Amino acid sequence: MASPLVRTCGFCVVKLQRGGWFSKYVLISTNTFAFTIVRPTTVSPQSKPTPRKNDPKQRVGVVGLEIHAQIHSNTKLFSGARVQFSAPPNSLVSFFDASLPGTLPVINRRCVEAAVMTSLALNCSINKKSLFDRKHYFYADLPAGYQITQHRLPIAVNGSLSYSHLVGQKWSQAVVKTVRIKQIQLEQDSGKSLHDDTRKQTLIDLNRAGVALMEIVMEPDMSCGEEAAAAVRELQLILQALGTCQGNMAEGQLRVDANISVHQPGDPLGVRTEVKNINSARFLAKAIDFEIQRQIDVLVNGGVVHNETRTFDFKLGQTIPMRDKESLQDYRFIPEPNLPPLIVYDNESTPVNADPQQVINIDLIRVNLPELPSAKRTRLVDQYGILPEHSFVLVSEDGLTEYFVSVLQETKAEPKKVIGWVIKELLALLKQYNLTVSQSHISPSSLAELLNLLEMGVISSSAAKQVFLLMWKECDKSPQQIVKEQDLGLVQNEKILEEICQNVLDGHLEEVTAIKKGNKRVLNKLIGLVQKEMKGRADPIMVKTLLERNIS
Ligand SMILES: Nc1ncnc2c1ncn2[C@@H]1O[C@H](COP(=O)(O)OP(=O)(O)OP(=O)(O)O)[C@@H](O)[C@H]1O
Ligand SMILES: [Mg+2]
Ligand SMILES: [Mg+2]
Repeated sequence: MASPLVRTCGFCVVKLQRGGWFSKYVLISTNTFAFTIVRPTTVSPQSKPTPRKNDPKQRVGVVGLEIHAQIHSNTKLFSGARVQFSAPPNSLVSFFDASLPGTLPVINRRCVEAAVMTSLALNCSINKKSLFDRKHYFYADLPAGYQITQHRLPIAVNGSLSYSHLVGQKWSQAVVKTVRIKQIQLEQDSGKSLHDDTRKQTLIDLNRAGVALMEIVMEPDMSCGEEAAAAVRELQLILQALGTCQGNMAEGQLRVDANISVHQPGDPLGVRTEVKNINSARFLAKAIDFEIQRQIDVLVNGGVVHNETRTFDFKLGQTIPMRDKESLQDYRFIPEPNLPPLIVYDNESTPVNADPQQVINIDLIRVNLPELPSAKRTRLVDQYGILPEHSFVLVSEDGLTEYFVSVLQETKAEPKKVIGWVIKELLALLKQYNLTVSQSHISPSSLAELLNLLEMGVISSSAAKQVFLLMWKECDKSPQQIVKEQDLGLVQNEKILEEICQNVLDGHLEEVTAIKKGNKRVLNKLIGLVQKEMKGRADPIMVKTLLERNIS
């Protein structure tokens, strides 16, 4: 629905209650598409002092993540308004999203299914009965003054997420770690505040208000930025495989709040700070590592860590204080009176005459879960004999596994050879031109055809690389056509090759002596020189035989 509501919903001046929970913003006026707000500064309350520890070297970081994943759905959680990124401001706002009196929430079945599916993929127990609560904030981008969330009884609890974490540079040093998931709750997203610092105004866009979120709350099981980034990347792949969230962090579909503290192992956990709304895995790792070090430095210098909300300034590479953290009771949680308990069923509990369109069956969702990234990697390694690290690359790039399998179906080349071409040659070009797999200039069939020419000995491997680059540039030409036009076919003419080999040997007497003394590796250099002369087209086996024969 277009924005007439926003135009007519005339918020009036709200009186300040000093020191109360309403004192964050003062609403002073509205205009057609935007509410104008002045932001008073707030004063941080002091947290309890943290006891000073003697040995700073022993302090370690503790990290717990809260992840907000936007559910991939056509419409919002409780209204029929459409969900679309970067639509004109306030063009996707229903009466309910603007919180007009008399409007009521109606839960979106697709969003509940997505939450159940995600919870099952993350090994959670599903609560067959869950509840909705109002969590009160006073922010301009939350017109109702509260968010509908699941505070008392969330839809799922007690799950886990396993991810691989590289300890050193090598894949052989990768370790599998598991982080516990405390709960998953369904909740509404807020609108967006757009700050105009020159005019000291904040403009409000309610398109995002009411979009469905899954808040995935992890236990504080991680200890550094790289671990947290690896866990988020794995979660992103799981959500994308399920189709429950598109997981584009840059577009805010996956937003991470990092809770960070430091302590000495064995001691109780330290006071946490919360770095809000980080929208890239790289910045998440940087923000966490910065914050751990900052807290250690504070404690070493005799200071105290305050329980505060911070933000990551990626330009400075630092976390900076944002606003003080409200304590739990300040949210004034109350049960949402306009929504009944959310009930989901399993095979046993589904009522006999229930209309399948009216009930959500957990068991049915479980049997239809797609293959998850970890299972896919194991299958790729087992089925095609590729290296585990290659399976990670295949699964991490959207559509790359399917591309690889399509090439295999049309070529005689071994999977181990094909994977090299897909990962080294194709992926390098995709990255260079900033393209996705589906935008590749070379189709799986064309690559298969090229690899068949290589297998049949029609071209050498270095000529194949030249053909590959030409295929990328001239997408309409087949590999065979390019080989013919550019005369890149394998040269096996003994007379021509013999002459070039002899010229190379005559010009490299030192190398010849070294080979005669037993240094066989120098032969590769001479083979390379012949190939250079031949533009990579010479039959490598013939070149090797001819060089060896002429040396001895
Ligand atoms: N001492 C600690 N150090 C690091 N992380 C912690 C610590 N204690 C709790 N956490 C993490 O903080 C997060 C708390 O999230 P939770 O949603 O329960 O509450 P909240 O942050 O108070 O509320 P909100 O949803 O409003 O942000 C969890 O991810 C948990 O793992
Ligand atoms: Mg939370
Ligand atoms: Mg939090």
